[in-house]
Amino acid sequence: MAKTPQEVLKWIQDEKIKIIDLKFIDTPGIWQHCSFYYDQLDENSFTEGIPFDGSSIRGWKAINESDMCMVPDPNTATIDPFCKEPTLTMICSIKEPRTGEWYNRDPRTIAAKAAEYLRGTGIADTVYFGPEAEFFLFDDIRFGQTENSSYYFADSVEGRWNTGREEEGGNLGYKPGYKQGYFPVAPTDTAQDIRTEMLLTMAAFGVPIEKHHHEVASGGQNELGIKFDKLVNSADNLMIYKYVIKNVAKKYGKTVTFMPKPIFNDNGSGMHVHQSLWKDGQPLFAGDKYAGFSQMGLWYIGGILKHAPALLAFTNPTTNSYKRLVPGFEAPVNLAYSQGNRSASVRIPLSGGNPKAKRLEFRCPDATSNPYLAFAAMLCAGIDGIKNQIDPGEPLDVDIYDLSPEELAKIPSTPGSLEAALEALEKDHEFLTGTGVFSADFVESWIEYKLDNEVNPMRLRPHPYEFSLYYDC
Ligand SMILES: Nc1ncnc2c1ncn2[C@@H]1O[C@H](COP(=O)(O)OP(=O)(O)OP(=O)(O)O)[C@@H](O)[C@H]1O
Ligand SMILES: N[C@@H](CCC(=O)O)C(=O)O
Ligand SMILES: [Mg+2]
Ligand SMILES: [Mg+2]
Repeated sequence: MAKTPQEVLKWIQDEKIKIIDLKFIDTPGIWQHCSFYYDQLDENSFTEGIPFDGSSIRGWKAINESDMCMVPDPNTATIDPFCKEPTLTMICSIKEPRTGEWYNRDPRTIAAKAAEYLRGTGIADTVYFGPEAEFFLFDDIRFGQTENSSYYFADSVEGRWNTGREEEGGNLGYKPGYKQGYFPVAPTDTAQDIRTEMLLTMAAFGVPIEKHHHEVASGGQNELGIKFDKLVNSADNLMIYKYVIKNVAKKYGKTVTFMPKPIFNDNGSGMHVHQSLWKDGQPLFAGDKYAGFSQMGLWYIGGILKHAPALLAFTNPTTNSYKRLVPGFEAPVNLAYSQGNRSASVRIPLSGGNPKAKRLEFRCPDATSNPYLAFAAMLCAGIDGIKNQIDPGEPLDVDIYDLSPEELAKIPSTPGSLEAALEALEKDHEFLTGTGVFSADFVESWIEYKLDNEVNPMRLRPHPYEFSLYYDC
């Protein structure tokens, strides 16, 4: 609900709230926070912000120019349910104190600029995003580094069958079998109460909720459904989603991961993103073309597919992301679109004849992405498609298993690694930087950060599987 700074300050006074927790997102996508005694916040805080040291935030400033200001968004004010002492929390964007400008590497600022850019084009005034982030709920996770190797074990709440780890005490046998069902009822589903608590906590946090269910993987994979929202709001909601899920799980003695492929040979976790454009309250993607889509909607898809290899550097930004994007696990590998084919990276879901539900679903993204950057980048790609009338080609409505190798080879694939996606971004970023939404400095710093901190360190480390392959060679 929209709130003014005065309303928030009155709320703090009326409820005698002593602690204000301000949260903001770093470049890779983790919420950072700082708590203030209530008298540190006044009306100025909502315009000028509160100073902090930006040099320790990943991907931001050098030590010699470290001062930044966090500016709370009063519309996000709510009570943090995970604090013992009643604590009012708000989500912040970041300003440069010297110039008073919004910081060009702040992901929430980039997201706001993308929504503004859309309005400026005159194409539409609103974009809606509906992300579906899947996750694994484990009893236990152990990872670490020995002298010669790195290792991990993950145990699901549903038992240990899929991890191969011997456990004392056996099990009761209620476990979803491998590829044998999606959401069986309890006692096979053991996470009903946890998911319900997660969903209701999210609602109390102000996130519009829809549903929760078990997901396809046999090892404790789950999904909660939140309702679509405007660009920045939807990214805020997604951050609350992850915060609530992790903290409720911890309360139950469980642990959660959003990494896209924690378990070899089972379904990974995606974050499909549903999206639609609107103008003057009217949906712009409903029409009389393929699957009841409009020409504008098809061009938007054309933009997403054309820029997908580069786009994935933001929507699938980790080395683990590319272990999910392989055939056989409902994750997309084909850069194509379709009404029903889940191996296509863009799906047009059935909307029951309701034009307001007409949307596309981009199935590539995963929840290791920074949602502000991922949504902004997808919107820029879609707008580029509309502006340049990019034809998405023919839909992929055939079963790909019926295609000959020659036919299959004609369908472009998702990049095979983070390195390949970053290389694509290096070559194809005009659709981002040409809009003024992403600065060239930011795109460059993103590529450098990902190579230096993720791609190269991964390449240098011996992988556990190499021991099984090569130890006794
Ligand atoms: N017009 C719209 N624009 C954008 N998002 C929308 C629109 N209408 C519905 N949505 C959102 O789309 C998402 C649909 O999620 P849902 O889980 O039903 O999708 P699904 O792809 O069928 O599921 P799954 O991939 O798990 O099979 C929700 O977040 C919903 O609010
Ligand atoms: N888990 C699948 C998606 C399953 C589904 O369609 O819900 C993925 O990696 O995208
Ligand atoms: Mg799903
Ligand atoms: Mg989906």
